Amino acid sequence: MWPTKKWDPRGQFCYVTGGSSGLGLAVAKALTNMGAHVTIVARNEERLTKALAELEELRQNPNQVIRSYSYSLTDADSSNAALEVASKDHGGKYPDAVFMCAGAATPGFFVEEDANSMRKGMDNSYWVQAYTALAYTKAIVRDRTSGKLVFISSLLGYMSMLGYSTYSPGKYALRGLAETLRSELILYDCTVHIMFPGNIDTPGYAEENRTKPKVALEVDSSDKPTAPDVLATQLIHGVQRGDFHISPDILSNIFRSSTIGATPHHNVLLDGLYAVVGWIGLPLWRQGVDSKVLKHRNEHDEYLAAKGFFKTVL
Ligand SMILES: NC(=O)C1=CN([C@@H]2O[C@H](COP(=O)(O)OP(=O)(O)OC[C@H]3O[C@@H](n4cnc5c(N)ncnc54)[C@H](OP(=O)(O)O)[C@@H]3O)[C@@H](O)[C@H]2O)C=CC1
Ligand SMILES: CCCCCCCCCCCCCCCC(=O)[C@@H](N)CO
Repeated sequence: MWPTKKWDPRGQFCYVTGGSSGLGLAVAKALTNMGAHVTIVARNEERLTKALAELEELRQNPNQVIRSYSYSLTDADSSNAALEVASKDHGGKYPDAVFMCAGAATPGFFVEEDANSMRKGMDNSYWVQAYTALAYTKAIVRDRTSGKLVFISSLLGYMSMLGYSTYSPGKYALRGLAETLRSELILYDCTVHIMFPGNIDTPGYAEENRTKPKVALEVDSSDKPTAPDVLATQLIHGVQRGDFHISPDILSNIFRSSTIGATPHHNVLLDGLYAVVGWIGLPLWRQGVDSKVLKHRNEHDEYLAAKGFFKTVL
């Protein structure tokens, strides 16, 4: 049941959501380079066409099936339809591995959110991956075939801070789903993996920074964005090693080891060391963040007042 030999993407059918941009595009490129059949799914057709052309340039052999499809993955039926269409290119065979890279963050202050933006936040962080996981798991179990589910959470699925009320909850929820599935899918031949990256230098990151509260930007800046192709390689290596939680850098290792619960360890001794670093370092870091937030109180008060947020006393 457990992979005894390192997983080799060559000739494997890999399905990459969010494959038209950022991390997903980097993952799709790396897999194409390794000789996999790659199907990318996202909404915007123009970006998909451009991405597909980039993948074609990396083609290793004429037999590789490289495709793109435009579907919205925040809808369950549409997530299902995308998977079905992609499988038709492979004679009805479902993907050997599903990399769920689609997602988006729209940071802001909680008091400025509303029911709609809260739901949208959950769509773009949780449902955009959970619907695909559901459709895929049902499909491979029905077919009695094996599979791989790869989720993308975030450092913000291990901890959170000001500005992320519409995003962090969904990234935590992905951890909950992955923890359940790691256990439940032992019933079948499906491995489950989830990565927790920090900032990534992507179009999505540039976009989220436009609405990010200033204090969050300030705190964020201590985590220099990583190039997407570096993370794509780490993600694929993590899957090949059979890691359940894929923690690509020292920060994610610290947070992973400090919140380990019943999650399998990587290296028990090293994880213990990371946990000690977290035990000492994290409270200090948090106090630093809290004092930055506190220093921002007056400016924030003025900001809300200028927006007419406060009740006016007559
Ligand atoms: N960048 C960062 O700092 C970090 C990002 N992450 C996570 O990594 C993942 C990738 O992010 P990143 O590469 O930065 O983002 P980008 O915005 O660069 O790319 C996101 C991709 O997902 C697609 N997508 C978004 N929403 C949907 C949807 N509803 N249906 C179908 N496709 C969708 C986009 O295409 P289209 O819009 O055309 O549909 C695009 O292809 C996300 O899950 C993100 O939360 C985690 C940690 C840090
Ligand atoms: C000893 C311990 C020291 C701890 C230092 C911690 C520094 C953390 C900085 C904040 C990182 C935020 C990453 C957000 C990634 C993400 O998901 C968004 N970009 C949304 O896409």
